[in-house]
Amino acid sequence: MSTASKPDVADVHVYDTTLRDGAQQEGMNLSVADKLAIAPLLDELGVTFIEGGWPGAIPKDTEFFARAEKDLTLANAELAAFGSTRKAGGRAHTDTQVRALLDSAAPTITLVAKSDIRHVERALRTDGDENLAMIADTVAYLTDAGRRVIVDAEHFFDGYRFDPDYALRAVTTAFEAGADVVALCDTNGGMLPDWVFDIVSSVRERTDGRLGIHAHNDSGCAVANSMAAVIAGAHHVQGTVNGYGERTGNADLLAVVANLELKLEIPVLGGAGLAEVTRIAHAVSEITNIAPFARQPYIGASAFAHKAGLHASAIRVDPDLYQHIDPRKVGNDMRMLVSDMAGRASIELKGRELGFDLSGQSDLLGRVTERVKDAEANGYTFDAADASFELLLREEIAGTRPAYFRTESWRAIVEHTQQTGEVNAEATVKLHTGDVRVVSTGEGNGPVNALDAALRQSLVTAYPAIEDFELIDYKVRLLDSSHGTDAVTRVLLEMTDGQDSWSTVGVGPNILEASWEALVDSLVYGLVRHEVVPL
Ligand SMILES: CC(=O)SCCNC(=O)CCNC(=O)[C@H](O)C(C)(C)COP(=O)(O)OP(=O)(O)OC[C@H]1O[C@@H](n2cnc3c(N)ncnc32)[C@H](O)[C@@H]1OP(=O)(O)O
Ligand SMILES: CC(=O)C(=O)O
Repeated sequence: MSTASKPDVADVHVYDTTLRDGAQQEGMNLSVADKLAIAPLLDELGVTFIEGGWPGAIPKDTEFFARAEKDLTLANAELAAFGSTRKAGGRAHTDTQVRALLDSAAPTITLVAKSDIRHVERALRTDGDENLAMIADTVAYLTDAGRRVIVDAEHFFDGYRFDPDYALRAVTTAFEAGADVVALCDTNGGMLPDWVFDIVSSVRERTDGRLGIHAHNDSGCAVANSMAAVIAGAHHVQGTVNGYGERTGNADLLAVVANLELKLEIPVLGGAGLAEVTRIAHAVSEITNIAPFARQPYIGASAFAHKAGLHASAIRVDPDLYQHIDPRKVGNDMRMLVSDMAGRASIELKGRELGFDLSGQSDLLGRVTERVKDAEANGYTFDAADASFELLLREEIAGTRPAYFRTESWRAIVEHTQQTGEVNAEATVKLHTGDVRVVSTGEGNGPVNALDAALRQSLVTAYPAIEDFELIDYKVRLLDSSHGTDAVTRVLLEMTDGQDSWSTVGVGPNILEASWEALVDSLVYGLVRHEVVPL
């Protein structure tokens, strides 16, 4: 396989199947409203086709197309309805499922068709000729009705490896009947890039029709296989946002389009384009309610996050030395992570990211680096707790921490009522804001919850900004389980003021002490961020 040269492609369709094949992912359940919210985002990104679902088979998809016809205006993309070729032994014009595809009013209809003779004989339980007749009849009927037809040749690669002649006949039959595109599918997702390249190249020699690629990720190669197919001459790539899909998912369409545009210099997106791809991917994650994958190529939160000190020292000279692209091209950001792997360059760049110019302050940089390494050796983790790092940095710069309050003492107790199984916790906090001594009690369904309530209550009169702060995430980890109850406990908290969020870390011999430290850092950092002056 040669990847060195740019393929001779005048244009490549970008076919999004998030709403159909993506929705086949375990745990995903898209409502009609979800689909109607995702489609405009895909259109804004500038894909060529949006496959909306299978009308006639899935009631929600039938409704989606009915509502899309009335309510959805697309500027860039064309809507595609998915379905299968007619039933064996029937006729397309009397097949109720084919009728539902026409009724969907979608301008493009994508038909899944068998191209692996083993599937024809064992799954369809018919013969090779009848399957070809099903393809020809259904494609011709729908093209005669004025629809653009795309054929998804299911199990094409497996079928071609078993019986190339039959697999090819399925493809040529579809083109002869009027199909605009035949997408070669790696349905079981087990192909490797070389195999895809060789097979697409062979098919390319036998037909002038537009070939496409539809790859699943079972061998971890879906994006690579899609690229290999384009390089071999496919002009149509299918995939899903964030790689959603059945089993291990489909080709991540966002990585595919970024590779096409940025590596092969083939412009494929018609709308807002790559600069908006990170925002749009995250907006889709919000709707699917599936947390974004931090290590997702191009758009993940960690895609341009640098942890190693050696990387940072070179990045300080030129970010391109440790990045394959400028993250701004895909709407993402470079981030520095501070940890025990940091060197002075990492601290300087992290400082710059947080708004502090530390260049030339080598003593300070050295001190902060040492403190970070010591703290991490004792269980702290700053790459997940930017706010705790910023407080440490401010302390080294100013020589002291912002003194919003002085803690005198705190305690928490838990009561478990045997009869009802109820757990109630109560905490008391004694502290000083300026010259005022405050004693507050808080209740909660657990001791940390109660401590949080008591701490806020004791501070809110002096610092009303705290009213808007809310704890949104809480994670606990025992760091050395071999020590049993002496284990060091690490707590990570995430707090928000409704607009931004920040994370802090606390470490202690037990969950309460670790939580207290993280809670205090969270509130102090929030006050610093809101530029509240200590009393
Ligand atoms: C590779 C893919 O991911 S393709 C997309 C797959 N997506 C889905 O299956 C989701 C939607 N599916 C459904 O709602 C249902 O399976 C339906 C409505 C399509 C069919 O339901 P049923 O009629 O109950 O059939 P069932 O699901 O048990 O079996 C599928 C039928 O389609 C036939 N079939 C499978 N592929 C094709 C094809 N390419 N062309 C024509 N018929 C096909 C099978 O032979 C089987 O026929 P049979 O009922 O005569 O045995
Ligand atoms: C059509 C399809 O989804 C597949 O073959 O995987």
